[in-house]
Amino acid sequence: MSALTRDDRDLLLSRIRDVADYPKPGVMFKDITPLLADPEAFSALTDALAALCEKHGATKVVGLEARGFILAAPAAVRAGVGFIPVRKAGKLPGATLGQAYELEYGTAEIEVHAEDLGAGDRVLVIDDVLATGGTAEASLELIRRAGAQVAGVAVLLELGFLEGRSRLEPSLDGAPLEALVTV
Ligand SMILES: O=P(O)(O)OC[C@H]1O[C@H](OP(=O)(O)OP(=O)(O)O)[C@H](O)[C@@H]1O
Ligand SMILES: Nc1ncnc2[nH]cnc12
Repeated sequence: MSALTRDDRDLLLSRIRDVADYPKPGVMFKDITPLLADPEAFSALTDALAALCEKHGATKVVGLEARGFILAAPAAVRAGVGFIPVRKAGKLPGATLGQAYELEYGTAEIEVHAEDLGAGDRVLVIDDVLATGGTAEASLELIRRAGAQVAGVAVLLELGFLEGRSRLEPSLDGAPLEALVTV
């Protein structure tokens, strides 16, 4: 497991495709499917995320549905820690904690199984994109309400112009926000 080299970062960036006006006019959608289809890039990404788990002493990884699952699950396995899914409302069968939030292009609600997180857990949240920061902010609220500690947030791509970092700052409460690539 290792951090990203400059070449790795360039590789990741080159595998993220811009799709204009999706899912609505004015949005530049960042499509990670070309990256997922490239085993070299996906492996470098998984290594880098697993290294962040170790760096920040995470004992669990939370992945945010749906694209966050794809990145978080292999990183958790590689780091040797548990993977906890935070799902869109109505998908988890057990007793849940829920949190509503706003997206760049709509509103949503996420949930986690209450029994999956608790005191003693140190949680790294992993997602593909940080846009407005609403999803990550809601996930931090859930983690704290479950009684767990936030180790940090790690994203593949930060959309700097949407200023999600400043929105997230108060909820981070000193925990790190790690973006592998920022545009
Ligand atoms: O910083 P924010 O403004 O909250 O936006 C970022 C979130 O938006 C996307 O998820 P989306 O809800 O579109 O779901 P998906 O992963 O299921 O496609 C993305 O995967 C992040 O989770
Ligand atoms: N512009 C964007 N591209 C990809 N995922 C997103 N999630 C929120 N905004 C996004």
